[in-house]
Amino acid sequence: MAQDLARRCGAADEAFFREAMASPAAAETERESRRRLSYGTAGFRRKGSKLIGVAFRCGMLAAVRSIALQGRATGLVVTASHNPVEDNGVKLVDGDGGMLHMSWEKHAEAIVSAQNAVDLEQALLRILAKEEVNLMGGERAGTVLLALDTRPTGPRLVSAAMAGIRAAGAAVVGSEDTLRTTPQLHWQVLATNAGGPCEEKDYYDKLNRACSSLLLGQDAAVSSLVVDCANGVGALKLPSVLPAVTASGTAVTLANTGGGTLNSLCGADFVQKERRLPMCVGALAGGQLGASFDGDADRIVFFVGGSESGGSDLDLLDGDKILCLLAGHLKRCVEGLGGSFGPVAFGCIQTAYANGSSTRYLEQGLGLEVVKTKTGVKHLHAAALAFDLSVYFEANGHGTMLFSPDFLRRLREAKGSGSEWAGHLLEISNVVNPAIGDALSVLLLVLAVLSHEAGGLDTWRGLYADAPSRMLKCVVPDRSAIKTTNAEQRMTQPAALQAKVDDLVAGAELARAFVRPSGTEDVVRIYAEARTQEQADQLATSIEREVAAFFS
Ligand SMILES: CC(=O)N[C@H]1[C@@H](OP(=O)(O)O)O[C@H](CO)[C@@H](O)[C@@H]1O
Ligand SMILES: [Mg+2]
Repeated sequence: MAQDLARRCGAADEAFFREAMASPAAAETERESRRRLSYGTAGFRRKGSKLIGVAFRCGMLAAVRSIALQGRATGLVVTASHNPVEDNGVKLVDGDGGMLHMSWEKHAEAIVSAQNAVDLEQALLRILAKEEVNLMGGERAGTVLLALDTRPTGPRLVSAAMAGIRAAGAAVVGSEDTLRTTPQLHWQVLATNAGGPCEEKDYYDKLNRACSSLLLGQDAAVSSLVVDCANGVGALKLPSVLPAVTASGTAVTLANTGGGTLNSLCGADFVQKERRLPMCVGALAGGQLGASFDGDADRIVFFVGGSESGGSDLDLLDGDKILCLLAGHLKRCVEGLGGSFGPVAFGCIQTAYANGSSTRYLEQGLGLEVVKTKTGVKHLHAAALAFDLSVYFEANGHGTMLFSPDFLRRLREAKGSGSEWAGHLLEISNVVNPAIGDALSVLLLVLAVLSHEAGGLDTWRGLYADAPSRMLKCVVPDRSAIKTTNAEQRMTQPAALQAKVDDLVAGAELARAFVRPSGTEDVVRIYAEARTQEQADQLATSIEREVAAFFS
């Protein structure tokens, strides 16, 4: 019964906080700071040492979500992705392997901010009632899969999450040692609920099998590749998906495999935002391809360094360029299927941060449909589900492809009738992580697609020239004062600030700019594009001044 579940959780909560907090004063500070936490773009994030209570309560909620899904597994991952090593985070994975359903984010906030055991019991009862969770006749067992990245605060947070999951009566799969990339956990939740092979080894087998089939008989598109693993969990997992790549003739070297500090002067976020080569990759030979993961290996960007990078430190092949490469290849595959296959709804999904040149290339160069969503893969993924076939990427390298179940069925039929294109697309779908963006999967996809595309790396680099852009961040007293609309490209509040931005944009050539509150950091982000780098820089800086002045 709901009352029993809530009461049991309340009792466990009281015991947990009594033990976990060193003193009543520490407990009070912790409680107060949890009050203001929001679920954000990708879960709860803050200093790892301040997340114990959050991890415990999130464990409880992941269990309740699994119970509400009638026992389908959910997931909980302890990571702060690209953020500094002292940060950490707790993110929940829903029963379909995707991000926690948005309607449950408020529940997560209610559970985490409950001030004491009585509040927690009431919050739980409200959730169980609202979601019409039927516990009559005994609770349905729940299951929660756990994972963590390599942050030092991870194991303690996982222990706390385990206590929360067990308090709510669900089973735990995983432990303080279950180091996984974030996308591996998403995939494992999806695979567990699909009832098929779902172990870590099965993930590698699936990727390796499909990748080797795609590369069979192809000339390797690049002879050598350096992968910057951001000193994160990707370094531990990458070797398991490399057999097919190395067999095809690409030599892969791993850099930043854990000897240095996580995400410090390396990793996908650093490379994409700073446009600089990551640490330990400085000696890239001219024209050689590099790739960077972020700390939990759900993002990847590529780059070419050395003298061939066009005078700058590096030529960046970011999420937008990856999207354009993959979309172009998929378009050719769909054309290859021929008219008899029937119509295929094919869409590309981007956010406002997508470089304007990439959107123009997709729409005008390839003639594809582009949908813009709010920042955060949960929004891109949701939009992608509307198509038979879709590719979504954030500029920072987070993305994947989706094949609808019906499209996959049609492809299998066509393959049965001898269509090689259908067979090829099915192999691509097997390298894809259908749950979420995945650096390991995208690395294999890009290498496989490059080997099938005429011109390989050089043609990819030349698809379009990025419009000059600049991203800045600005600390303000209360970023929630900013409200946005139209895929976050305009502020509805404060209207006066949007008017200033409009004036500044009107004063620059070929310009575009927007301001939005970050969902993962206590900052406001400013993005500007213009005809020249100088103008983009100037525009971003002028907007930053206006934002700072507005809040001062
Ligand atoms: C501009 C930018 O890169 N924003 C990132 C960042 O979100 P913010 O809400 O901008 O802090 O972290 C998210 C989670 O990793 C990622 O999805 C998103 O793309
Ligand atoms: Mg990440």
